[in-house]
Amino acid sequence: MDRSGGNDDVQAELDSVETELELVELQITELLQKQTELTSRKNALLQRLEEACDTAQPSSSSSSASLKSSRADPVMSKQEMQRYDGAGTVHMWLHSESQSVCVLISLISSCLVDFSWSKEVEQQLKDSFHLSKFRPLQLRAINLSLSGKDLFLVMPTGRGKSLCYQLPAVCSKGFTLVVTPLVSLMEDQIMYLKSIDVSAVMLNASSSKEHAKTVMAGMTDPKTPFKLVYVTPEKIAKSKLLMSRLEKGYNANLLSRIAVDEVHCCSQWGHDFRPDYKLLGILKRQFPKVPLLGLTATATSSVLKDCEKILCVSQPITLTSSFNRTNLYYEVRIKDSDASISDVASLINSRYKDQSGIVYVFSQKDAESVSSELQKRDILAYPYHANMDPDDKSRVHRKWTSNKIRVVVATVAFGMGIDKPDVRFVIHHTISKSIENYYQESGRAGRDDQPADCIIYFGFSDIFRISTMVVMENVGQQKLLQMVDYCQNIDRCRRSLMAVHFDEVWDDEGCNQMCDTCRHAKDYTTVDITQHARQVVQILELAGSMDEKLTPLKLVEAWMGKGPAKRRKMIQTTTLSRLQAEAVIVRLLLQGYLREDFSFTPYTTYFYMKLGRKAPLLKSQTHTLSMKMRTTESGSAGVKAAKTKEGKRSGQSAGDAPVSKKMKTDFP
Ligand SMILES: Nc1ncnc2c1ncn2[C@@H]1O[C@H](COP(=O)(O)OP(=O)(O)OP(=O)(O)O)[C@@H](O)[C@H]1O
Repeated sequence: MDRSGGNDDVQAELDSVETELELVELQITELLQKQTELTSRKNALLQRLEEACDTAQPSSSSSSASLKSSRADPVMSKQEMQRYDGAGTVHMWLHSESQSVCVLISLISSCLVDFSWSKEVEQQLKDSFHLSKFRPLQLRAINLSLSGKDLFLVMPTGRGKSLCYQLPAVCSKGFTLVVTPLVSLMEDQIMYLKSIDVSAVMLNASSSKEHAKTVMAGMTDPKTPFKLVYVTPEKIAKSKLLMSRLEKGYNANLLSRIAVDEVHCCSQWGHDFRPDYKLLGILKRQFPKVPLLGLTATATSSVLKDCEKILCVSQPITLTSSFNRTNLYYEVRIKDSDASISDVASLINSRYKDQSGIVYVFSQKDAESVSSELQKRDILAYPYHANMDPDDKSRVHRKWTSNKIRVVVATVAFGMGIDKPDVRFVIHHTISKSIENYYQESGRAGRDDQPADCIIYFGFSDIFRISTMVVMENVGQQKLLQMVDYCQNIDRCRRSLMAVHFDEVWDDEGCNQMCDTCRHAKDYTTVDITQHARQVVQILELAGSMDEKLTPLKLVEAWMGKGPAKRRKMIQTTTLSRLQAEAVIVRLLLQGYLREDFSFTPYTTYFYMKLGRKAPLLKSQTHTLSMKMRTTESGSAGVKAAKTKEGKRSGQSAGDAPVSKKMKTDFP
């Protein structure tokens, strides 16, 4: 008997069984993923039903459609919470609703509490802040904070978070300590408070000794000469003198409140982690009786949980208003590196003629080159990035604020604290590195509640430029791929993709056709890309067998029939256009059929494409893969280059040139 031949057969069968088992395991993983998605959708729908039942009953909470609280509060029931909407809510209703709701209002007012401070709060709102009414959630947050509760407030950019600690500060004895990440933010706030006669001071690394001494003395003065003290987290971490003064102020009952602005900076899982924020737990440990208010525009529930631990607050109340800014129109355009500048320029010169806006770019070099390209096309555009002289930066900011400059071409250095109301467009020349970043940057548009556009140019090669930059960051890749998914996904409303990201229960109707996917739903068709995917996998398998690594650019080119003739003979080239081929590759990357592989040299980081863990699934003849694509004018399926009247494309891609480590990007 030929034993070795028999063993070979057994080995071959074992290999085949193992391959099949691997496929089954992958299918199980896919099904489990699907189960998780469906369960979360089911929970969202159940919550909507519950909310619908709640609103069918008399309720004292604000009826604003944009106000949703998706996080269950661990310590307070809904009814209890509504007590904090206070007298101001009734005031608001009386203004906005007709007489016919009077009966409802009297029902509501019976369960509202008039707090001992309510009159003063109303008075100060008008007299000091010159505002006529509260925006959604503001009064609730103010009442909760004045009741001594610890609070996290998640509210979209520009909706008025600052008032939620500034007004309580004015209505309380002593002073409020405000921790802010940037000196420029402090300066803006202090300038504003000065203009309305609210006394506020700041302490940071560049404060003079004299000034610091006066501020610290004021902290223990029973007549407290200021209502707000702004400090950087570094100051808390490094100045023992400050801590000792705060302690004295605390013992004299003068430290009335602690506000931590941009609270997401505490968490490494947030999009803007700052190491000094990690040390802020000392505040609650040393001053446990002082209510803390953490404010942010962008934090997922897991980031907030992390912040809770870092800041040593136990079970804070979380108030979340909807992330949804109804006046913003979201659009994604496919970027063609050659045509994109012309496209942006014609947009600004036509749709946004004489209007104010921001163009966000990837690097300092891009800020210079894009602004000079726009200037060549008669647009008053100036660059702004971290490497500029501080005086130049504030000149650009000032001129833009007073409409002497129409467009700022900026890196992310132009972000926090930008509070120009009439920004009509925020164009991203390059995608952001995460959805949180994008939300925050695009949120600079339309702060006056008037319509504004947020347009992002999505380029294949940009993915890999950013990828090599965030490779060192915790979850950097994961966040970038979520951003890429936001750009490529035309299955779902752009707002719903953001909502999922921010753990919000979302109803697609809420978009009101204010995104390109909802507006152009009929222009998309679902395409089977299984065969295309198999061709890509075949190319990578072949490259692997030849010990060759393929960058995304090389992969696209090989698939399109470029490269060595020998390889061309061994693979199936594609009939897809370049943009279609790129779209398929991005899809395969997002879905795990492909994965990224990095290689470091002293000067550059290279990004290569490898087979992902799902690639073996394509061996099965029953496995299929599809994606939604825009239909071309001819009606055939494909990615219609997001060509607009404003620009034409050449079908070229910038490729995946490695990113030099010296590239200055201003990414935090
Ligand atoms: N109740 C209100 N009525 C009208 N305007 C308001 C009200 N509350 C705040 N504002 C205005 O809204 C603008 C934005 O407020 P603020 O700077 O507090 O926003 P924010 O939520 O902190 O935004 P960001 O996250 O960008 O810092 C300010 O000009 C402020 O005066």
